[in-house]
Amino acid sequence: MATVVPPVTQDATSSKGPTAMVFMNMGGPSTTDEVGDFLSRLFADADLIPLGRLQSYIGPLISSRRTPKIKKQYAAIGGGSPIRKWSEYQSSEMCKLLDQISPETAPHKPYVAFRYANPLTEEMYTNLLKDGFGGGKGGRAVAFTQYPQYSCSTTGSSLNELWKWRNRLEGKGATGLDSAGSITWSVIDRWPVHPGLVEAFAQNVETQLATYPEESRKDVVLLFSAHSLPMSVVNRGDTYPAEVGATVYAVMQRLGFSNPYRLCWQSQVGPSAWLGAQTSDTVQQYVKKGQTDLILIPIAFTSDHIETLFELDQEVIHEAGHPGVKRAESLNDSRVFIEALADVAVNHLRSGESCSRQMGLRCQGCKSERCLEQKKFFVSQENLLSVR
Ligand SMILES: C=CC1=C(C)c2cc3[nH]c(cc4nc(cc5[nH]c(cc1n2)c(C)c5CCC(=O)O)C(CCC(=O)O)=C4C)c(C)c3C=C
Ligand code: FES
Ligand SMILES: [Fe+2]
Repeated sequence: MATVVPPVTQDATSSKGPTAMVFMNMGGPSTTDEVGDFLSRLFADADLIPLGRLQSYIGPLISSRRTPKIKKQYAAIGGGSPIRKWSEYQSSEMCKLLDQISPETAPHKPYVAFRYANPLTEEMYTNLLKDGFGGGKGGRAVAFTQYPQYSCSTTGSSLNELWKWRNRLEGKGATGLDSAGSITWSVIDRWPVHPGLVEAFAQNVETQLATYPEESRKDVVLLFSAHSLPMSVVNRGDTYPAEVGATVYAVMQRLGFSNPYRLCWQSQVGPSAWLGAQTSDTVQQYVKKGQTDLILIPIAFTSDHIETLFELDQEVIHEAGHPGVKRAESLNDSRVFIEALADVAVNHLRSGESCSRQMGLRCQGCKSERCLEQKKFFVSQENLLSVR
């Protein structure tokens, strides 16, 4: 007698999926033709560059003046930013892993939402609704920031944008449903010292260290470099400088403090005061002091972008004019990094938290209604935390 093998089906009662995993980042122009739009969105963002009531006049002026110079930089790194390619790769690889290690929330569907380039938050949200999330049917989505260290100018701005589109596409006025059946959001808002992230950075540093002769290897200076912040943002109480410092310290701990190191800050724009010391000055000053073995380590971004491929490789390292000045590879397709992303995600999915405790506390100098309302929304998805 033939035995009948039942088909393998997912037990609907044991799975809380599908789960949308939304990678949030700033994005970059994929081609030089997109540079103008990218910069005009960037200079229109009052969470990044507050220009007051004149934002809609001054923003376009600055961005159009800046476009030719920045176009040349993107042309010099191959004609566009690789951020989209890496974000799509990292998010889909992470979701494949999550399906294995978290079957209870499977299937996991990857989405990318950029703040200033395609795919924009609006496009991502529309796709979510098209794919059957929300729209009266509910469903769960996780906003996973790809900035490991939180800043109100980066992750905060992406969350403000997500909250805005959520209200437009799923708010009371949009659906008439008073948010019943809309998407339940939770947020991974920071992960600066996750052991997998630290391991991925440390391995790339070790790979670069191994290229120096053994006898002088311990004297190579490790120069961690992060995108700087205007001092006005630092003094408002932004948590980014402390969180970047925490990542650096954790990587050094993992390396057993094998080398001397410093943290410096790159890519400042415009005439206002920014957090220093600047990366370019730091390299010049050390080279002048005779310290010509230096490894630059981009520590606040998880893939290559114009600031590694152009500013560090083609400006800072090129101008140093010494073969001992090198750069650690960005995380890009590092398997250890993909596994770290999956681990950050699974810890979040199992925690039942809507966001970290830090999200409920605004910067001491924050006067933004947008920040207040956005935080109230994400915190309220759990009904446990309050916003101050
Ligand atoms: C963690 C990373 C970043 C922080 C913090 C950050 C803050 C910040 N940036 C500006 C202004 C500009 N940033 C620009 C480009 C840019 N910024 C980051 C990352 C952070 N910015 C990246 C990765 C990129 C490049 C994207 C790519 O395509 O590779 C630009 C545009 C380029 C230019 O005109 O020079 C501007 C402008 C401010 C004001 C700010 C903090 C308030
Ligand atoms: S600026 Fe930091 S919470 Fe508003
Ligand atoms: Fe920036």
